[in-house]
Amino acid sequence: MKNDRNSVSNGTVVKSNSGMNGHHGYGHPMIQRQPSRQCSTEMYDLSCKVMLIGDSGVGKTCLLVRFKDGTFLSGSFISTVGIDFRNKVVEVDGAKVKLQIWDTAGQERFRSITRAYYRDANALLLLYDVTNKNSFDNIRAWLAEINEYAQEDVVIMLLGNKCDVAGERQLRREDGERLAKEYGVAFMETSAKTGMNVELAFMAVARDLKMKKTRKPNEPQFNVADYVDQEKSTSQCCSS
Ligand SMILES: Nc1nc2c(ncn2[C@@H]2O[C@H](COP(=O)(O)OP(=O)(O)OP(=O)(O)O)[C@@H](O)[C@H]2O)c(=O)[nH]1
Repeated sequence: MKNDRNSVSNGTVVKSNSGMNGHHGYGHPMIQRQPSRQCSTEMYDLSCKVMLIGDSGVGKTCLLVRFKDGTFLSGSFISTVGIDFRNKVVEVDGAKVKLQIWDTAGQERFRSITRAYYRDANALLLLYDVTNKNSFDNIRAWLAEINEYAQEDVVIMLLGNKCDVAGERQLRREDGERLAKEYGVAFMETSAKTGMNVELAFMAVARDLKMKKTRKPNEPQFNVADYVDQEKSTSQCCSS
């Protein structure tokens, strides 16, 4: 929920606290097999919870809106208050996967609220802003938080957002790649403004979940970092 501006809560425009403290009836949205369940008007086979985290202003809400609605939230920046979510059902190899995407407030004062949600997350998209070195320097602290509060097998993806802003870039793509390699997590640069790699980030998470659920014992494990490396776009927008 954004303070003082139309929020994106669950596809409706709200200005209330409806997104706070899990009052949407999604108490423990762990991975579940849910044949023939319905999400709004869409049926789905699997459900997973994806959290967007990172410093205030890195573009978490914009990334979510880009993925969900295919649009870019421009205009003055107003920080998210607390936590909010939206659902999107995507198809992976014929299976319908419901992504329940939680958009968290990056501001320090909301950390205790967002921390409480880590343990239920199946995937964490950790964002920094390529035009803001401070947001990149704080990634180690975010990873320490993840280590402390999230599930051991949580899928982590590091995203260097705002890669469309060539002139004000403070970080090269290699900086993100190096850090991601150090921590053994998937990495790509994204732009909520142009849509660059946004769909891929969420689809990689959906694929990982689906593979975990359907993998036979003798089949190799799906590696989300390798998958992202093969699939990601490194076109002009994201060159450093
Ligand atoms: N150029 C550019 N601007 C972006 C991009 N993503 C977000 N922005 C801008 O960055 C500002 C912050 O975006 P938000 O999505 O509200 O940031 P947030 O991470 O949700 O911030 P908090 O709610 O405070 O945690 C807004 O002015 C956006 O228009 C992007 O990919 N490119």
